[in-house]
Amino acid sequence: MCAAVVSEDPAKTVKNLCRHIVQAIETLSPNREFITIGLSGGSLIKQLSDELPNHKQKLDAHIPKLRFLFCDERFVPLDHDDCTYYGFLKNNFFKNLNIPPENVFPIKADAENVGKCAADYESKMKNLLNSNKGFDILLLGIGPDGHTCSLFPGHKSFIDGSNSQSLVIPVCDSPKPPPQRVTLTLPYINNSSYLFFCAVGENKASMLKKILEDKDLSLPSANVRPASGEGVLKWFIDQAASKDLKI
Ligand SMILES: O=C1O[C@H](COP(=O)(O)O)[C@@H](O)[C@H](O)[C@H]1O
Repeated sequence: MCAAVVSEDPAKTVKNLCRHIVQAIETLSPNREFITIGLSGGSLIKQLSDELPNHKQKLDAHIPKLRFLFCDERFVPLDHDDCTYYGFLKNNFFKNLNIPPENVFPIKADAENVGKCAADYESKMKNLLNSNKGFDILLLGIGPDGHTCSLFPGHKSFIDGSNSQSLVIPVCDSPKPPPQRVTLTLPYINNSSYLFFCAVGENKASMLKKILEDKDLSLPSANVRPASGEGVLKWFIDQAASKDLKI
């Protein structure tokens, strides 16, 4: 049995994901000065930007506590379409939710090189978190090859990064363009409290079978699981993406 919430279509899947995000925030909020949320790139951010503002009424009271960080970013000029933060989130997601800019911590790809960019982001995270503790809520996607964040199957970022003490590492030769990226490492991802994956569409179906049923550990996304017994891992998928599963 996999911990998957299957919804009829992509819109209902993202609605369910957003309900769980709000519930997690409501659970954490009473005892927290702030709540950290890690955002992925790719299709998930567009889906979240469309749906999360519909939950604003419940979210509004908690907005001042939310701190948004990033799971990965492409090392491209800030005005490039591939740049997750400046390309889309800044003018859509954060604007629609009225998130104060000082509560958003983008990976700024304006350092002299990708290694420096990763090191700068790690120190920014450590300053904010005051520890190596993972994020409270991590919102993850998967690629059709089973990658998550910028951790790719068989790639150095995944293999070396899995034994790394670093929280953030550079990727210099990503198999998916653009080649230079910055990503959280797998051990750091697994230190998070709520790990929510979202995957919709038939092109993710065979990969979901490999991850959730075959437990194919050559796939980075199949290695994501909370290190702490209290952590939560949930998959939000639609019927098309679940078509090869036995559930
Ligand atoms: O390149 C990336 O791809 C994955 C998956 O994106 P999708 O568009 O296939 O949903 C994403 O989770 C990751 O953050 C991003 O850098």
